[in-house]
Amino acid sequence: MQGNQVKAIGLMSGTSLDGVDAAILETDGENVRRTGHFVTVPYDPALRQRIRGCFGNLVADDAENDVADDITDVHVDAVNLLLAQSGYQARDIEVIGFHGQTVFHDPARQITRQIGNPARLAQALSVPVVADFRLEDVARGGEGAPLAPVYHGALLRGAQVEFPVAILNIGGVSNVTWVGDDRELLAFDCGPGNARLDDWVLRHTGRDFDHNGALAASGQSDAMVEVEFLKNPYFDRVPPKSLDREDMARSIDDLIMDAGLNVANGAATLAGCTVASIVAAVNHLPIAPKQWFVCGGGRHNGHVMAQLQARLNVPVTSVDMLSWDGDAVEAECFAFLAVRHLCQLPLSFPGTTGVKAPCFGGRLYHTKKAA
Ligand SMILES: Nc1ncnc2c1ncn2[C@@H]1O[C@H](COP(=O)(O)OP(=O)(O)OP(=O)(O)O)[C@@H](O)[C@H]1O
Ligand SMILES: CC(=O)N[C@H]1[C@@H]2OC[C@@H](O2)[C@@H](O)[C@@H]1O[C@H](C)C(=O)O
Repeated sequence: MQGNQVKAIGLMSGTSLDGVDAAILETDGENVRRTGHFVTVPYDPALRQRIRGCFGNLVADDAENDVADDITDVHVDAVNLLLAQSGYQARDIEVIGFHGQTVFHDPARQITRQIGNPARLAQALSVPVVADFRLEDVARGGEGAPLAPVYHGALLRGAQVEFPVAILNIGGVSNVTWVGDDRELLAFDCGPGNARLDDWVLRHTGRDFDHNGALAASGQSDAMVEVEFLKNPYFDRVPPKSLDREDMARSIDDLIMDAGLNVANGAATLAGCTVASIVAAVNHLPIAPKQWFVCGGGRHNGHVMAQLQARLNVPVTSVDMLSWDGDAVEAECFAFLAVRHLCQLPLSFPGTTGVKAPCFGGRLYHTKKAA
């Protein structure tokens, strides 16, 4: 099917646990045409809590299998909503890329776990599903993440930007794709994104996140905590490198607790740590980017965006300035990767995950034909 543009659906449920993003993309695995069709279906708080209960699981148990089925059903709802809104039928869709919910990620032990039930999804929607995107890369010694860089590279083809450029995703974790003059890719997770701030805000205010960064903006970041935070050896590690959502959680919580910060100053400090880890990422880039474009829900945090602009000293804007939809990039990415799987094109590269050679990935789940 190489060379043929097909319609594919991508499904992403990221580390922030906000819910399921679904997007339709037209692609031949190299070139992309965004359709603009995108929906989000939030997880209900009870399911979110049950997913948290699976964090750190090395093997599935009955409780996790139930969670995996329930997660899958939210994905089915997301696809049905997307189809209804777009006017497309399931038969118009060549393939669905299903990321699943990461519950554990430790590439050093060659383990990465995304839970969900791809066979159930394929069956419910009568569309073939590609899943298990990270397993092959990790099995071959790669980081298994980030996988978005090849999609960022495809989106940048023809874009009016100055190279080198950085595409920054801020979700629960933050990750950067650096694209050089010659379109060389270097990518890695910068550090914790908004997950720590989200957890703080939930614990202290009952809200899911710091809307527009208003709470953080009302406080003062504790400079000593930021300095201590940056002593984590992760920041000196040469990329490619990746993180689990819960990496650094305990050490950051301890730093905040020891500093005795109130709610606003704690939020400001956690936002400050997110920004500091992104600024520290520049030390690992071959040449400082001339521009940063930000995607992911974190770009809606005006406080974080303003701090980034102030500290990076080059233009920092939302990817929406490029006419991309910053909320849809990750979901679109998994549509793109599913089609690349069908086209037998690699998903990850030495510069993006540290894998030794360009690596194929994903596994195809067919729909079972009725007898
Ligand atoms: N209006 C807003 N104001 C401030 N922050 C926001 C806003 N909307 C979303 N966010 C932040 O964006 C986060 C979700 O972003 P996103 O959906 O891109 O993350 P994710 O895909 O779940 O995570 P990851 O990219 O790590 O897999 C929320 O947890 C919140 O911190
Ligand atoms: C193991 C895992 O799920 N990693 C996610 C997470 O969320 C952001 C960052 O950490 C990134 O490395 C990755 O997701 C995106 C979609 C990626 O692979 O590019």
